Amino acid sequence: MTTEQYDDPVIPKFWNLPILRHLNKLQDMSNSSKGVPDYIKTQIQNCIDCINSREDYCDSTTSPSSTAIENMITKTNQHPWQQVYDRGDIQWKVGPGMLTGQMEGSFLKTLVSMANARRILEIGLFTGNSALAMAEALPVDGKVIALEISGYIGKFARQLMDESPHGEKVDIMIGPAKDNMEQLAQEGQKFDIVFIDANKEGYLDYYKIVMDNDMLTPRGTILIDNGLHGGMAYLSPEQSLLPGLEGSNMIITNFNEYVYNDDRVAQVMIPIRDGIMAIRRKDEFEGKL
Ligand SMILES: C[S@@+](CC[C@H](N)C(=O)[O-])C[C@H]1O[C@@H](n2cnc3c(N)ncnc32)[C@H](O)[C@@H]1O
Repeated sequence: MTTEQYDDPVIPKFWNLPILRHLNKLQDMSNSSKGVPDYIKTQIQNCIDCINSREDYCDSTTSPSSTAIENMITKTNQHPWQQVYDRGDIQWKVGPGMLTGQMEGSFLKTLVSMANARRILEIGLFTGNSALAMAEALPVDGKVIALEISGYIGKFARQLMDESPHGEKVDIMIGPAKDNMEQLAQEGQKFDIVFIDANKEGYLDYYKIVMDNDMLTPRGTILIDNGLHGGMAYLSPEQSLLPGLEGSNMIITNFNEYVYNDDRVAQVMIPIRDGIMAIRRKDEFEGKL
């Protein structure tokens, strides 16, 4: 998503659900049109409530985030990101909407513990929600290497990590992810999980670096965040109703297609939040190893 949206107060909590954007629009239209019967308005509200309640229920039945992650989310929410941008400390607008959140964070944590992962590569740290969630499920000698382009954000995240009991498992590398990944590949580093959650136009490069340099351990998994891209992966710009993203809607669609056609792998799109694609080596997926 473009960065403007993270600060936009009209973006609903579940911005990633296009059906909700359409229903909100329908509600506005019905409220501003003459003669729409109340039972139609009630039914539109029922639809909106059903969607919100489903998401809220999933959150409420998921284990709560740790105190350290709550602290991280609170401090991220309180930080004056607009001022930071206006001062020029960061070159693009960011905001709390970038955080993974409780349900996806818990899902990542579950995958880390299921895989008995020890080494994780995260591409796109922001203030560290997903990095810390995954670190919490690692053994004491486990590591998350987290890549972040912004020195300002990296420093902010480091402070939050240092306040957390599991933060020492997170190493932060500042700079363009591609450069740092190439360095890690040259060093022969391998990872049980690679979580890609940075600039969408970089996804294909990041995926290729991991696959072409054999950076996954045996039974390793690549996880792709925003695999549905707010609906743009499968809708036209007009249908997606996501303001500010016109013209960029094919980025993730093309990426998903590339992975689908890559004979080396098998994958599944999991419709949690904005979609997580889990990619495995095909031999392992089919039980041949
Ligand atoms: C969606 S946020 C990551 C959210 C984080 N994974 C979480 O769950 O809390 C994306 C982050 O990637 C960073 N980023 C964008 N382009 C990058 C690049 N080329 N290299 C490294 N990081 C980049 C942004 O500064 C931003 O902090």
